[in-house]
This record gives sequence, structure tokens and C-alpha cells, in this order.
Amino acid sequence: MTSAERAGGATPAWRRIVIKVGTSSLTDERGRIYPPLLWALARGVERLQRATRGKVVLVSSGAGAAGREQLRLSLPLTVPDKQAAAAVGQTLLMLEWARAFAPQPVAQLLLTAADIQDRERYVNAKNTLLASLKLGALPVINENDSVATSELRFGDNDTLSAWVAHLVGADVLVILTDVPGLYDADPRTHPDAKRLDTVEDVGAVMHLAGSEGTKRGTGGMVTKLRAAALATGAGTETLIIGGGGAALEALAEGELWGTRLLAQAPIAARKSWLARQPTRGALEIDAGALAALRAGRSLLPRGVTAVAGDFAFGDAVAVTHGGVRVGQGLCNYSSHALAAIRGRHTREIVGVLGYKDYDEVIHRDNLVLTP
Ligand SMILES: Nc1ncnc2c1ncn2[C@@H]1O[C@H](COP(=O)(O)OP(=O)(O)O)[C@@H](O)[C@H]1O
Ligand SMILES: N[C@@H](CCC(=O)OP(=O)(O)O)C(=O)O
Repeated sequence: MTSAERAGGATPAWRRIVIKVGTSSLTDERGRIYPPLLWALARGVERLQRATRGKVVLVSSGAGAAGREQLRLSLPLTVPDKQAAAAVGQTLLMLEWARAFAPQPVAQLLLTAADIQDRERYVNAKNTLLASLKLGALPVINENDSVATSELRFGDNDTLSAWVAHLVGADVLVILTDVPGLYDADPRTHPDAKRLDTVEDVGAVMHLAGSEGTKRGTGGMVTKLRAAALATGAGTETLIIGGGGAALEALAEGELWGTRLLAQAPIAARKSWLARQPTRGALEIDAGALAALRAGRSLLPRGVTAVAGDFAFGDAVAVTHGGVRVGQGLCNYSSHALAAIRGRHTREIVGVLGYKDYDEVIHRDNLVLTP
């Protein structure tokens, strides 16, 4: 690494740091867990914690690789074999992390996408994480591979790490892999590829990711960029770096061995979050209302011509015109209340419902229009 490849600076002021470590950063070329790599990472994490006085949450892959090694399994594996390998490997992995971080305690959390989708489990996961950090433990998170199949899966730990960053309100998401950043083509197959130092809009670089990862990893650069889109869209800066523990030590000194993907501004971040919320119903609006929304105004009951679905106050709903989706937003009235006030003037709301919490059905700050 030459000095020209490094972007130097002061120690960053991060309070919460999520670091995702891929299988490729923990294993040797034969795909076996290589403890010196893991121990060097632990030293890097400690250095980063000391320098920033921030708290680190680790998302660690490697259970599958560790389990395959102990069970002497060779590829390709059936899904149950993969799950058994992850179940065996997870204990080995955690044992090694616990040794490497001692005396700091480590807290194991195994999550699936279902834990994020279900409100109660989401809150429980968040509480466990925040309490572990408060008590001085270092959370080490992996996907719960033994129960997560198809639609319940994150599928890759890059995506999981973006959700963890969201759960803990991280200032930065660090994705550590075996290449020092995002290149304009896969550097494995394009030796002349050039690295991008800073990315302002993840959407604009998504096409640069080759479809394949390493044989050891899952997803390659595509899933890292998707995770970066999620995280930066929610306001969390994302770094894709390579170089193992030494790269974390450099980061503690303000040196970046990779690519910085900038967080979106709060309003843009909110809109991108809004656009990702699952909708529970739809509001059909007339042409006048559509023109008002496009002019940056809020949706009033008068412009709503039909209501579909069963939703509550605060739920996300689609907005349609002529049956075509034109946007979505958070609704200030339940489907039941809206069915009664649609097409009415705002001054009529109290008369119809007996109360009026809002003039707007969807406030413009809670609305995102389809481009
Ligand atoms: N544009 C790109 N820039 C950098 N790496 C890329 C790019 N496109 C594809 N890759 C590949 O992504 C790989 C990293 O992904 P992966 O093997 O899944 O690692 P991990 O185990 O760390 O998640 C790199 O080794 C590289 O070959
Ligand atoms: N949960 C799996 C890791 C899945 C994954 O995303 O792997 P990687 O691309 O190496 O981060 C395991 O522990 O083997």
C-alpha cells in the first residue's frame, strides 16, 4: 500500500461502529479459518475502540468455513449439510473471538430477516445489543443459518450488517473484505482496475460490481454495494476496506485503505427509508391531487377518491393515480377513517369523524414520489 493509496486524516469521532468481517478475511487460501487473521482483527478493533472511544459491534461470517473444516466436508454441500456446518462452526468461531478479545466479554447474537420484520423481535434484538454495549461486552453477530431458509434469510452478512447498523444507530459501517475497496471492475479479473476513493451515490456505481464473490465468500461486491445503499440511505457512512487487522489500525489513525461511500443528507435519507417501507394499502388520488403532490404539497382528503386495504394510523400506503403507483407515504388516518373523509374538505373532517388530528392525509415530509 503506497501513501498515495491512503487517505490520511485525524482519528474519526465515531460513537458506534459496525464492522463486518467476511469469510475471505478470516480464512486461508484453502478456506480454513486462520486464527492469526482473526487475532489481528481483534487487535485492530481494540485499537479503533481506544482511538475513537466508540463502541464496536462485529458482524462475523466464517461459521460455515469453520464447520466444514472440522466436519471434513468438501463442496458442494446440501442445504442441511451447510446448516450443520454453520451450527458446528459457530461455536468454534465464537470460542476464537472470545479468546481473542479476552478479557473483554463477547455477546453472541444470531439473527434472521424475520427478527427485523417482526416488531417485537426487532425491539428485543435492539435492546439486547444496546444493553450488551452498555455493559462493556462486544456483540458478535452472525445470521442464524440453522433456522433461516429462503424468504426468512438475509442471505448474506453484508445485508445483515446494514440492518445491524440501523439497529444500533451506527455512525459508520465498515465492510472488511479481501480487496481494498470498490474498483471500476473486479480487480481479480481486471488487473488494471482502478479504485474509487469516494462514492456520493451508491446507485450510480452498482453496475461496477462483478456478480461473483470469492469461492469462500457469499455475494461478492454486489451484496456489499446493496448493503451500502441501505446504510447510506439511512444516513450511515459506509467504508469498504481491505487489509485485515492492519486496515482497522490504520483507520484508527484516520487512514482509509479502501472506498468511502457517503451518507445521504437527512432528508434524502428519510425519503429513501420511506420508499423502502412495506405498504399496507393504497390511496387512489385524482389529477388535481397528483399535480399538488408533484408541486411539493401534502395530500389532503379532498383529492383521495378510493381507499384499498386495511391499515392503521402511521402505516405506509401506496399512492396511485389511474391505478398506477405514483408514490408512497405514511398515512395520518386509518383506512376506516379515510373511507369516511375521502373527497371531503379538511374543514369537514371534525364533523364526519368527531375529531381532527391532521389536515393532511399524508404530510409532504412523509411522502416519496416515484421518480
Ligand atoms: N468492482 C469490484 N471491486 C472490488 N471487488 C470486486 C468488484 N466486483 C467484484 N469483486 C469481488 O468481490 C470479492 C469480495 O466479495 P466476497 O468474496 O463475497 O468477500 P467476503 O467474504 O469478504 O464477503 C472480491 O474478492 C472481488 O473479487
Ligand atoms: N453466515 C455465513 C456467512 C454468510 C456470508 O455472507 O459470508 P461472507 O460473504 O463471507 O460475508 C457463515 O457464517 O458462514
